[in-house]
Amino acid sequence: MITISLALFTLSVGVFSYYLWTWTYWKRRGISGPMGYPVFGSTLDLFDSENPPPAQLEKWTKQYGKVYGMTQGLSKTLVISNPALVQEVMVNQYDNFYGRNLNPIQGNPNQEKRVHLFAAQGHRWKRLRTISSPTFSNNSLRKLKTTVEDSCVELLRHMEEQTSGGKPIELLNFYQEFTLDVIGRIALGQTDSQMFKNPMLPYVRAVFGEPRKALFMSGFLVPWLSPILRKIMFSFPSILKNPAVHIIRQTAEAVEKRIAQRMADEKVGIEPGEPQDFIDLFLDAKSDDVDIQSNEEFSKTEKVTKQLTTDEVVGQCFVFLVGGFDTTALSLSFSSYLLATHPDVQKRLQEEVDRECQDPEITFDQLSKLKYMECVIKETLRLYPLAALANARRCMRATTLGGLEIEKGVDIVCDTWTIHKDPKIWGTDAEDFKPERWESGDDHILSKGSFISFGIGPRQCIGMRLAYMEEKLLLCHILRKYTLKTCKETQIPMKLVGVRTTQPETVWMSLEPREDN
Ligand code: HEM
Repeated sequence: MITISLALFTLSVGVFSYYLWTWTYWKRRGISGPMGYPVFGSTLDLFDSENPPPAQLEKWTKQYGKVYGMTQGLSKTLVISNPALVQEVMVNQYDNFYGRNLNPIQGNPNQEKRVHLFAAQGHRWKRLRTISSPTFSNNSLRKLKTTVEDSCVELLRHMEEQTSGGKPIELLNFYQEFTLDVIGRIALGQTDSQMFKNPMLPYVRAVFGEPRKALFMSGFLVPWLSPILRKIMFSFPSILKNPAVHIIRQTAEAVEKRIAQRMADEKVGIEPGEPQDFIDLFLDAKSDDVDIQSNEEFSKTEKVTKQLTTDEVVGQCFVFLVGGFDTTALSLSFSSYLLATHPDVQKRLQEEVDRECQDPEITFDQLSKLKYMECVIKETLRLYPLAALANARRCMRATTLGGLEIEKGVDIVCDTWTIHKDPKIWGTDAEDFKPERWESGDDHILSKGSFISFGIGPRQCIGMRLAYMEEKLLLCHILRKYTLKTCKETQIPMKLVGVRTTQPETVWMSLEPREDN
């Protein structure tokens, strides 16, 4: 008995010392930063939806400077807000920082069967990115435009109905209906619009809405428990409720249904037609191309075919659904708020839209003529880089960064908010909404690493051009018909909330029909 007690005591002291050793990691290296609490580090400060984590990082940057360290349980993070270092991590030293700073509860990216593009790393990522890239090419987007525009027209119909008699509407809600409709149709085989009756909506909303603190914190604090918790999550979803599990199941059903349909067609000799959506594109991505890669993570040289497994098809459709839903709806919401509170900008944008898009249907080529619209979207994303936390990497091979030694396993997080409002980069009016600052088309004179709303480097957002297309099309349709006006329900300034992405709590708006159109 005494021996067991002694062993347990020694083990506890050992474990606690290990946590303390990690907690003091940055201090021991002479790098300042928030200490938080022993064992927890700064974890508790970064899971508060009322104080979005990017805002907290920005506050710490003001306190500790442009490079500081923090811990979250057993994870060690360096926070940077110097564009040159961002460029170094995300581009120049990509080979040393090719992984993301995943929470262990998200699974092991080298072992998960359904690993997706956002989580994958090394040659698994390269293969998925190579296969997925054509899906977002100009050619492919040109084909998708008709579906996106159909959802725009459908949304306008709902807007007209629900604003009758001058009633204000909550725009974030409308935009989420829109982006889910688009992504459901282009990624998940949904055949017609499901707007305002889509059963998937509460689940995708919950993926970003609820912080699910305990689950995610456990990943930092007791990472070795994560594989067990994941097993429980997938095998008994009613015990550890995770909306992502429901979405993955629905996605898997859609993919399996399509595979069965295609096999049945093949049996009776029906020739495959044009791909209907991403599921078809991924299933068709069978090619004889074979990549031979060697990677230190996968000790031997491996032969990798370009064909995706069914699980991988499910993983990619899932990530496009989740990645494409929230981000674009938020960006549209922030743009609408800024347009309504800057009537001169809105007027100028309406003039451009009226000039360039006169026919009822807007063509793909017309979209590229909307230069001022592009400035408005970029400027919105500069002030509200809603997916700021995605700008992060994990060090996969020890290296140095700005003279600091970085060990394998250390995470690097960019403080996007500070960079995007740095007067040294943007001038003394950095806090102001001024789309004109993008007009000279000289983004390239900005120092590299200074505008990172979609990230930079090989892992830059793959959906960026789709997001631009969706936003341009929808804003065009709305602004031709309405002028966005604030109303008494509009929160000015917006209250920002959220843990994974940063969102306005509400965006109430009046849609005033345009008399001139
Ligand atoms: C305004 C809209 C969007 C914003 C602001 C945004 C932002 C971002 C950011 C910051 C990253 C990390 C980039 C990096 O690490 O360098 C990212 C990655 C990613 N985004 Fe987006 N995104 C948007 C729309 C979309 C859409 C529409 C999709 C898909 C349909 C999408 C899918 C992805 C994927 C799959 C990745 C991971 C790419 C990789 O690691 O190779 N995003 N996004």
